[in-house]
Amino acid sequence: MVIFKFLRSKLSQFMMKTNRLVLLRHGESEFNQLNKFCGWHDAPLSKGGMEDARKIAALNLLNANLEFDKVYTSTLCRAQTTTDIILREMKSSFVPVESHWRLNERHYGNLTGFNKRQMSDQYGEAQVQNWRRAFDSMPPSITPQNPYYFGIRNNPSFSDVPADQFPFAESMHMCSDRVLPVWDEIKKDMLNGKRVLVCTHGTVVRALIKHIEGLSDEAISKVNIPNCVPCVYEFDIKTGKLISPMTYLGDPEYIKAKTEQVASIGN
Ligand SMILES: O=C(O)[C@H](O)COP(=O)(O)O
Repeated sequence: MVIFKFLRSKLSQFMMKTNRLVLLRHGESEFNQLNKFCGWHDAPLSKGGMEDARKIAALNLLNANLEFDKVYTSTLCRAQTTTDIILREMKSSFVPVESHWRLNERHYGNLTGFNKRQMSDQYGEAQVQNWRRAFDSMPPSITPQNPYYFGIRNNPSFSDVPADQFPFAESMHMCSDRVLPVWDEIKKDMLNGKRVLVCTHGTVVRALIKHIEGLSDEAISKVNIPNCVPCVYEFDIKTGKLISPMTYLGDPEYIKAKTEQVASIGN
């Protein structure tokens, strides 16, 4: 079965003129559920997040007849567990998975661990939405007094991060810049005919969308990515150009409701 899938994938790589790329935000994490800023804190998936990885992400990928030759993910467990669940559901656990710290969520600095509603009661909605969505907005840097400071500094999953690049806070701009070297690898694989899934985080998916579509800083501030909804792009293999706009896989009503939930500050 595995050999058959391998040969079929090699044959289709050889014949293909266009290739699709799938971007995905991980399932709901325990911090998403509690409406807390998460960033580089390594929060696991909630029970609902695990279920959504099966019943929303994997199911929609299977219904669209998508298969993968390679998965890129981050070094955070919420993205890695989502990847594992999806590949298992798709009977594709043999697919190679490459994890990279550059695909980690944007570091939310000293907002990490705080409830988004409580922060907006304290600082005002406009400030919190500015921290969340303005391209160059920097949250305050994390300090050792933050309860998550040492857990983040000492997380062995970040051992590949060069000491001088380990962030204390990131704007979306900084996050986008550090994602781009991995985007070059992803794009190369995809234009060589590999069917790639990128299972990562809200800000990283937005950074990739901004880059792929050439969106302005203003336009990307209005883009919100629901958990576990696959975003599909199609590229011309010869020119490397995008040939169709991004499409979401899944029920449009569900996607609309979840997108609005992500955009709002929540309860
Ligand atoms: O790190 C987080 O808190 C979330 O993954 C992204 O949160 P945001 O939608 O507030 O940017």
